[in-house]
Amino acid sequence: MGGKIDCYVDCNSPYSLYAVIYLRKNRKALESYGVEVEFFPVFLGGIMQNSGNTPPWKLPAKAKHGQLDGKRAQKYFGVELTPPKFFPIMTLLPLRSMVYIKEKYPRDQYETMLQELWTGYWGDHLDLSKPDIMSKVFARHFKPEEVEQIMKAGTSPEYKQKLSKITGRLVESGAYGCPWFEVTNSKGKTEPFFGSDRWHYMYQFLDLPFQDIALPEKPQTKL
Ligand SMILES: N[C@@H](CCC(=O)N[C@@H](CS)C(=O)NCC(=O)O)C(=O)O
Repeated sequence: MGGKIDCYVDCNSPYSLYAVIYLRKNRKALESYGVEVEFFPVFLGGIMQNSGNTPPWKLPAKAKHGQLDGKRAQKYFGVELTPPKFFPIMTLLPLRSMVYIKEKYPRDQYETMLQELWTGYWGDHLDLSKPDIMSKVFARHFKPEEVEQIMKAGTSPEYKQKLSKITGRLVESGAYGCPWFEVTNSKGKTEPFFGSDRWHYMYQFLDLPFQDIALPEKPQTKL
């Protein structure tokens, strides 16, 4: 056993949040089998454009079904999200800032802030593409001088380049949406997975002794 799950997310994607929630919740169990989990910010707009895909909400049938399926996912993962009127936003600023935070801060602080992007955007309906708003959300978790550094990095050529490198490499490897995963098993083999609903396939690939969804038969009552 052993292995690694690399999970690529963008805060324009609610399903990315479900992946973050799920993997953080199950990390202890995964680590007990030697499976590490790592989250990477990635630019979904760039993935869509460069893979030739289009956002699901642009196709009326997918948009309609997405309303239903989105609600089901929220119920399953225990969150309530409503798309803000200004959805989607340009997520480059929050994502580039998160690349910096990932480098400079402890894992837990980085992952908590990552999750907070959805709270600010989908929960509080804050447009994180706007620097003044984004910095206020960072200010909930970081000291003023840290926020200044984070915002500086988030608009710098260095972090623009870093996010673009992650996105470009992922597209080259075949990504077309978010959440995207690169999973490496104990034999060193890596395979891609798409979606916050593919854990059973990942666990098969990782050779983990997972319990599948169990539907117990309804107990028969004697009259
Ligand atoms: N079935 C997947 C759906 C994930 C999904 O729809 N992701 C969107 C972004 S929120 C996407 O990238 N879609 C690309 C596509 O469906 O081709 C899940 O449950 O996670």
